[in-house]
Amino acid sequence: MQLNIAVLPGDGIGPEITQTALEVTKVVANKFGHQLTYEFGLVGACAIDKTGNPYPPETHTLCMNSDAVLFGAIGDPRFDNNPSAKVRPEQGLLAMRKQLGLYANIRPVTTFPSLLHKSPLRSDLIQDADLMCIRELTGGIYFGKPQGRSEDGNSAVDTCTYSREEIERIVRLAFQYAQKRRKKLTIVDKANVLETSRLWRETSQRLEKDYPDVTTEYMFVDNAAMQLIQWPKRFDVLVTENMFGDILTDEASVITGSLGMLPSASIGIHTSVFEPIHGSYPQAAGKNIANPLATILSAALMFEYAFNLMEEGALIRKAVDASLEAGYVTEDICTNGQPRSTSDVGEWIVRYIQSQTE
Ligand SMILES: NC(=O)C1=CN([C@@H]2O[C@H](COP(=O)(O)OP(=O)(O)OC[C@H]3O[C@@H](n4cnc5c(N)ncnc54)[C@H](O)[C@@H]3O)[C@@H](O)[C@H]2O)C=CC1
Ligand SMILES: CC(C)CC(=O)C(=O)O
Ligand SMILES: [Mg+2]
Repeated sequence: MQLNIAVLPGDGIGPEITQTALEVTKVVANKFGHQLTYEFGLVGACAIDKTGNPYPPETHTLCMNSDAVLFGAIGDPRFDNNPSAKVRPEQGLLAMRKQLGLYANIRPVTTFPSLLHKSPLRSDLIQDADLMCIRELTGGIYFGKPQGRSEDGNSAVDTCTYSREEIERIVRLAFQYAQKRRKKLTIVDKANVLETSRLWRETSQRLEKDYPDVTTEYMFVDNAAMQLIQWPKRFDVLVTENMFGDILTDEASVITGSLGMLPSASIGIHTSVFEPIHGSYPQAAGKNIANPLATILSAALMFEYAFNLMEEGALIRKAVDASLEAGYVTEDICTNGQPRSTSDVGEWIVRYIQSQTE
């Protein structure tokens, strides 16, 4: 099969983790006889530095012409520490999501037996936790207008907007995921306070009748934040709006043991993007210490979701499991022995994949 991917490393640890995941992608493609072509594009602070635009038109064209996009992370302290900067790396990520129509961000949260001890949560509470967070990705407060400051600079406004169509699209997808899993859907909102959440609840309630095999529950986001770490096994599929999903999934990474472990698939209209859920972790940039597994597992999702190549995805997961069991891991998940570098973990996984016979 011909696999034509765009690689957008971005900023901070982005280049290190994407390069590592790309090496894994290459070895898997090679092993299964696929023709892999890839081309790099600019996004984020590095794109601002080179072009003045965090999501240049050339990058958009590259993504549109690819079958899938492998994305690292964006963000730079130069902008984080300068609230008055008008052009910001995050605008590049948001523009990419909007222009590619990536309305659904699928964030699976699972546990690994060899990492149970890395979570501050009790092992018996998290063992076998397996939930699928579905985050709406192109609406809500990250995109709503008006946004900005008053003339005197002393007040600011952000706007949360959702249409019935946007809600229906993502909630139907979540119902369909629930049908393929344990048939339980938790719809997270703040309908006791927010009008957008009440529209979410009203729209979702109407959809329930189309999915009678799914047990649906509604939960306020503050309660969900608590239950997620108190009793994660109660969740199967969880669907929510953009900002709630952003926050809850960073929290959910505590179940797995590190933010460096959670992958995601952003799917939608024009192409799909595979990206770790974490950011550019600037403190680790250039040090070759960041955990590459969230990005490598995102590459597994790319094989499965974008190319429907399930065996290829499964082999990557098997290799990741093996590296965890061997304790060949980066410092964020290392307890015994020597922490390994980003590239060493990637090379271990590449060798493991090469060593597997069909
Ligand atoms: N999708 C994206 O590109 C995202 C970009 N950002 C941007 O990233 C920059 C840094 O934001 P932060 O809030 O510090 O979030 P972050 O996700 O970059 O890092 C938070 C903490 O998580 C841990 N961590 C994250 N990734 C890791 C990895 N691969 N291996 C090991 N540990 C890891 C580190 O302890 C780190 O201090 C900002 O500019 C922010 O806007 C933040 C989130 C998502
Ligand atoms: C940097 C933000 C725009 C997004 C974010 O935190 C995320 O997608 O996880
Ligand atoms: Mg986030």
